[in-house]
Amino acid sequence: MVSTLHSFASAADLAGSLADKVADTLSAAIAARGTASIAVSGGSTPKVFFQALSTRDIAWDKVTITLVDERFVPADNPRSNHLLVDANLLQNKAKAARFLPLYQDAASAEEAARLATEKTRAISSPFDIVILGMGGDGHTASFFPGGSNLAKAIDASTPRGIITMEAEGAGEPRLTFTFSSLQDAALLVLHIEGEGKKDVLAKAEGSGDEAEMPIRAVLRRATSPVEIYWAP
Ligand SMILES: O=C(O)[C@H](O)[C@@H](O)[C@H](O)[C@H](O)COP(=O)(O)O
Repeated sequence: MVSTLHSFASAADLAGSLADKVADTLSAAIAARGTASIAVSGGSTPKVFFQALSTRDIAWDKVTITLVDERFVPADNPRSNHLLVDANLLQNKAKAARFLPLYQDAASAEEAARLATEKTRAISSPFDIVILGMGGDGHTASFFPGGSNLAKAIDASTPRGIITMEAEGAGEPRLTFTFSSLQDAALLVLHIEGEGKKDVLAKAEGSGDEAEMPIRAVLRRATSPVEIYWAP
């Protein structure tokens, strides 16, 4: 699929521009359907963008926010992506949005994935917006190289929903939406920052297996164009 690189002079400039694009896209979805949905990534990159988006004046009470992936930890754990979203996005005007967590208080990650799939089914598909990040190893969402369920996660025929992932670089067991759940978002964004991530992207855009750099599944096979937002 086609990807477009949007480069910015600073992280702050990127955050403002992406927040405007996301707010406009959410508002258009609300105008068309009465509701809107967005799945965001965790990690360290999105914090400034979340803070900018939280101030945008849109009908947040019509918006459902969820996560692209989550560590199998409760929301009071410092590693939780829910905690990151709660502290930086579900603030200011965006406090009015509905948030659907992936973490479930279940006996196993597998049971949590089953429950999360059930609970997020209420979100109409495709997502209006998906914001992906990328790790230095070329993972996105929790599609990690060598991941326990990687082949299933990036197989386009795997049903929409949430599956578990365990991998050396992942820390705790992960809960992740599948590629099929994310790849046809109306607005599909890859948000990366730093020269190092730009080098990783260049390698991912080259030849090589998707299993080696799973972001390649998105860059090569996503139905939606990939809007890459980058700042130094
Ligand atoms: O749970 C997570 O960590 C994210 O969903 C993950 O896919 C993230 O986007 C990348 O690991 C990049 O993380 P950084 O932004 O911290 O580099």
